[in-house]
Amino acid sequence: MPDYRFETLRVELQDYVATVWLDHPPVNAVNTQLLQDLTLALDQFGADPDVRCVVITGQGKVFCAGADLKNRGQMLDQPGGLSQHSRRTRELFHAIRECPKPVIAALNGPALGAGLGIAASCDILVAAETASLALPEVDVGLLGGVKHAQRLFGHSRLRRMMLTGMRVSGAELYRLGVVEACVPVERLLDEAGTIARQIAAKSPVSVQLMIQTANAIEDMSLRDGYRYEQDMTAQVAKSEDAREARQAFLEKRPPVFKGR
Ligand SMILES: C/C=C/C(=O)SCCNC(=O)CCNC(=O)[C@H](O)C(C)(C)COP(=O)(O)OP(=O)(O)OC[C@H]1O[C@@H](n2cnc3c(N)ncnc32)[C@H](O)[C@@H]1OP(=O)(O)O
Repeated sequence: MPDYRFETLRVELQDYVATVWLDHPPVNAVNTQLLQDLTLALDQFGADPDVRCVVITGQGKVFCAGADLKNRGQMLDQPGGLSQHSRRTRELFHAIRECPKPVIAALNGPALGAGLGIAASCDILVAAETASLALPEVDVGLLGGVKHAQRLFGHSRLRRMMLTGMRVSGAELYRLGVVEACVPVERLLDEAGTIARQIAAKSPVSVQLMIQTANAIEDMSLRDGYRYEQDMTAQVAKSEDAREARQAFLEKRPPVFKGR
């Protein structure tokens, strides 16, 4: 099992749930190290049978302040610096989305710009009352986060956020259906942990193929989507977990899933 030690993250693993704190003080801004650490952590969680669900949250009062504005000049001065940084950012978003274990964003505070990108790449979002989402790129002469935000917001709200940098509060995110829950900050990890443990108790094979299917069919036609889903149904039906679930049902006992 990997020891999960990172310069910009803290990781705790308990009951098949890996909780990751973005830990880059003071505001968890996204620099190269954080991009590399989080991408590697997700790759490792994906391969670790002791991890069945991942929760990402922020250390301190901010989930993630987005691009590290303090070292941006230095990065832009290096030849190819911006394209390398953009590629690493895409790789991180991809690693979250393609992680075979479901990833829950537990938004403890503002998630801005690239921080919104991290949140929107996750499978499930829960928010503290102190949370907010925004695209402040227009305040700092940048552009980004639009593709991610399209997954969360309707046309007019998104355009307003993009063009004004408007911050959407945790309560409003709940009202809009962007997050699953909005709770006092001290209850945030309990809320996320409850969902994570519910997922961890299910068949890992079924859960993994379920999110793989949901991701794969997102951009497919109805016909291709049904076909893909039915191919996956055939695959999951052959798993040991499916056999165990059938047996447990007949024996009127809870199933013991092995993830095979
Ligand atoms: C392509 C992708 C683009 C993007 O991601 S664009 C998004 C860029 N991000 C931003 O524009 C966010 C700017 N920051 C803020 O709005 C606020 O800050 C926060 C809401 C995150 C936190 O507010 P508060 O709790 O009042 O803290 P504070 O006094 O404003 O900041 C504390 C320290 O954090 C540094 N900091 C804030 N944001 C960033 C950042 N994005 N990159 C690097 N450092 C940042 C500050 O400078 C300061 O530091 P010091 O104590 O040394 O003065």
